[in-house]
Amino acid sequence: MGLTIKAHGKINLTLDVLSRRPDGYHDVEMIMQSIALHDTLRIEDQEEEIMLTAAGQPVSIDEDNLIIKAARLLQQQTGTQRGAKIHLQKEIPVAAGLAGGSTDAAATLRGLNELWQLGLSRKQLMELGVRLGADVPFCLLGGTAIARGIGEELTPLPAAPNFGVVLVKPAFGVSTAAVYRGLNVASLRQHPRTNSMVDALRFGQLSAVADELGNVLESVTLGLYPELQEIKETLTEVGCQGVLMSGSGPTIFGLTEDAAAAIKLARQLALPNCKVVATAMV
Ligand SMILES: C[C@](O)(CO)[C@H](O)COP(=O)(O)OP(=O)(O)OC[C@H]1O[C@@H](n2ccc(N)nc2=O)[C@H](O)[C@@H]1O
Ligand SMILES: Nc1ncnc2c1ncn2[C@@H]1O[C@H](COP(=O)(O)OP(=O)(O)OP(=O)(O)O)[C@@H](O)[C@H]1O
Repeated sequence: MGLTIKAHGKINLTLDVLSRRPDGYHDVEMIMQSIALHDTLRIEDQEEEIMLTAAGQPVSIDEDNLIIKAARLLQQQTGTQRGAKIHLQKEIPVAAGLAGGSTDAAATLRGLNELWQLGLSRKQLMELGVRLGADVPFCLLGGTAIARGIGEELTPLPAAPNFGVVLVKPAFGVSTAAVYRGLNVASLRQHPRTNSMVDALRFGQLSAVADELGNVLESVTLGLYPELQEIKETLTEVGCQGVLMSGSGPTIFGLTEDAAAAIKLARQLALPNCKVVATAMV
């Protein structure tokens, strides 16, 4: 018996950091948005052992892969004797700010809960998921949502318009931990307006959504990699309406009216050493 599951990536339409917590994590307030770009997991039931293979974008398939960590966590927590053979088709760029690892972890929790007939609720899966990564609970929920706490306190929002999204991922990846470490919360002068973005999404006008985009981690990652500013300018020049870094970066995204416009604009981009993907909000 087996299952095939889509694991969608995300972008952050807003990302605000409120304070540093004693454990080193940060309290955030952000609007998360699923995108059509996804990895695919094929999961087959077997006795005890967890096995992982992968194709597509290169990614480690060792014990540090979040798919294996998620499966082992579920085994430990439920005491099941079941195992799984998992194949990952990796399409989401790695260490990109698109929650690639978190979404694979979320898909593994969902898939194995079903395949092993564990009967855990989504809330229970989210409580386990946050132990694997702050973005995992959102990846279990999907759609559009406000995330608070370290990212695990979620308020779902009405479905947002299916704006097109052009993603530009430079050849390098960034460490999320290093970006948060590089942020001086007290020195932040501007914060994204979460409520205004919620209104803009409800109103559904791209120009209003574009005006409210904001990510306080941009200053850190753009400071480390000034070439990201050039990518932002290029995306604006070809006609993307709103342009922002996703998560801790380095992926820059630009919004368009729809997926067809994103495909058209992506074709015009001549950005050496970058991966360009046209997708959409879902
Ligand atoms: C940047 C975002 O992707 C925006 O959605 C998330 O805030 C990060 O989510 P993530 O990669 O799933 O985060 P984790 O894997 O849990 O954490 C990686 C590292 O980022 C830092 N981190 C993460 C989330 C958070 N609210 N505060 C933090 O300071 C911590 O140093 C942590 O060690
Ligand atoms: N299944 C996986 N897919 C991608 N990366 C994984 C996976 N499992 C573990 N990793 C590791 O996680 C690290 C972060 O990669 P990931 O693609 O999740 O970053 P990200 O998109 O920046 O995440 P986020 O947006 O949640 O901060 C990488 O160093 C990668 O090796």
